[in-house]
Amino acid sequence: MSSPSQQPLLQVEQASMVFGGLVAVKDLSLDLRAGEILALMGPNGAGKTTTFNMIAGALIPTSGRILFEGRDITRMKPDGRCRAGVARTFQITQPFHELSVVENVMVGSMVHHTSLAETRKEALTYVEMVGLGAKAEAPAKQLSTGQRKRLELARAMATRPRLLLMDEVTGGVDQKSIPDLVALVQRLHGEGLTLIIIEHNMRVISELAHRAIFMNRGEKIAEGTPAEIAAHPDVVELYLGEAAHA
Ligand SMILES: Nc1ncnc2c1ncn2[C@@H]1O[C@H](COP(=O)(O)OP(=O)(O)OP(=O)(O)O)[C@@H](O)[C@H]1O
Repeated sequence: MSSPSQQPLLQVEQASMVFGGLVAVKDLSLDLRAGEILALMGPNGAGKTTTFNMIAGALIPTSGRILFEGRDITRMKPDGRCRAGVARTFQITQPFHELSVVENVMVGSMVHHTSLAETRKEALTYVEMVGLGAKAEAPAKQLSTGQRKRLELARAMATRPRLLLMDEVTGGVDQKSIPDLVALVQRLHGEGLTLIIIEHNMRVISELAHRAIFMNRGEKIAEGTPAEIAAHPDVVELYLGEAAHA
């Protein structure tokens, strides 16, 4: 795992998101340094996806600020954030089923090209990067869950992000495919990517993340190394205990 720099890439300052009477995220602050991998953890409804939505621009926080490379992006639209270098993947993958794998990735690389041939050429490099080269011309609907997660990563990478928000890349994937996905994320990180991952698998978190934040009911209740988080009494009570009893 390469070391992160001290330079903050992302700063979330006292961000809150209120839906009607429900406080989904409350006064959340976090700093992310360039080169870091941060894990966001917490039980269902903790506010993890809402946090991603605020960072990626799908939601504008009710209060608080979001800075990317020191620039206030709190109210910037998702496409502006994408061009600025923020990309995301979704827990439930959403490919265009009838389009081929490479065509799906072209949707991402189009941001950077006017020529279709160039768009396709660059898209193919990301298809290869995620190990789907042999499936490049296959319709996305033919892919397995693990392959769809790879396609999702290729689509996001094609926008050339500096920050990738990755929602449960190992979720729903069979156990034996997880190590290869972890290795892929490590490779992308090795190429200079900064990541926030929503992840439940403690082993994956330990292998990937420099740091973890644990949320519950919209609030950050613990922050530290994966080992510190795994040993935190509130976390054990709320989460690991729950998983152990599942
Ligand atoms: N658009 C919305 N409108 C109303 N309530 C919402 C909306 N989005 C999320 N919520 C609520 O906000 C709270 C936090 O949800 P969020 O999806 O961020 O949690 P999460 O930690 O990602 O959970 P999960 O692990 O189940 O995905 C939940 O109570 C959820 O029902």
